[in-house]
Amino acid sequence: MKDGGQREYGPLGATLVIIPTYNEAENVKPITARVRTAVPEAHILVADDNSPDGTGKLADELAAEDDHIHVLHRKGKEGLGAAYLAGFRWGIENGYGVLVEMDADGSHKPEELPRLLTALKGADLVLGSRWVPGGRVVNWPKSREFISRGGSLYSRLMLDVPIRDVTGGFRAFRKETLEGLGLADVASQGYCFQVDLARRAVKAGFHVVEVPITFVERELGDSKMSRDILVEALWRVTAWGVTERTGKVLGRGKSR
Ligand SMILES: Nc1nc2c(ncn2[C@@H]2O[C@H](COP(=O)(O)OP(=O)(O)O[C@H]3O[C@H](CO)[C@@H](O)[C@H](O)[C@@H]3O)[C@@H](O)[C@H]2O)c(=O)[nH]1
Repeated sequence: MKDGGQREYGPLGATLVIIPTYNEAENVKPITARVRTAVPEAHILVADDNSPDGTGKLADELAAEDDHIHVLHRKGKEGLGAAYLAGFRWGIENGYGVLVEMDADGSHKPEELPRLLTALKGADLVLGSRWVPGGRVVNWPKSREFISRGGSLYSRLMLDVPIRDVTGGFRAFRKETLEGLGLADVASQGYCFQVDLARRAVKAGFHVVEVPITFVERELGDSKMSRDILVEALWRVTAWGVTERTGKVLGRGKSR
């Protein structure tokens, strides 16, 4: 749908909640259990990058006991973006109509999933948002809040996307929306993958809705945020902005 929400939306198809994991052994069981309780009809795909801590094996054990849980084993750590792209492909090939992005560490509350899915009945893409009225973060260090708010603001200004939380990773897509984003072209690997998909959705004219969420800092395991992820985000967002303004492609087309 590309007319700002003026048309009737088709019914939502079956839901797949994609959870990318890298070293989330302490989190994979509780998060899948919470998703199963919050949205019992949904299926879950754990997209694991061969985590050294055995997350993939634990996910296999959960899948063996529950036919709503699936595991995609990937050969090694290739970043959040690559894991989601593989998860989307798997979901679309297996007939799901709604594809959800969600972190493994409890930062995104599965109990808020029904609100995202309800909003998707009248939208092409729903973003869980920390930075719209009603949204908030709990226990996040000020430094992370500064980086996240700053990253969203910089992306919004550079790319002219009217989204408050453009880096967030709690999202629900209609299958048709993903199919309209040109995913074969996506090269972003780290968290800027989220910016990339949001800007593509806006540019393609999809109806994007932000729903307030409470983002809770993880209690177990470690964030994978790194200097490389920040540098990639800064570089790509800047390159996309320059391309939009001048038509010039920086870095021999690597910014895409
Ligand atoms: N398969 C796979 N999973 C990964 C990788 N890197 C991170 N993940 C998984 O992706 C999720 C998010 O990673 P975190 O490291 O927990 O992210 P965060 O620091 O809490 O960052 C949050 O804020 C970012 C900035 O707003 C968001 O962009 C991000 O999605 C997330 O919500 C977790 O489930 C983590 O295991 C990877 O290379 N491969």
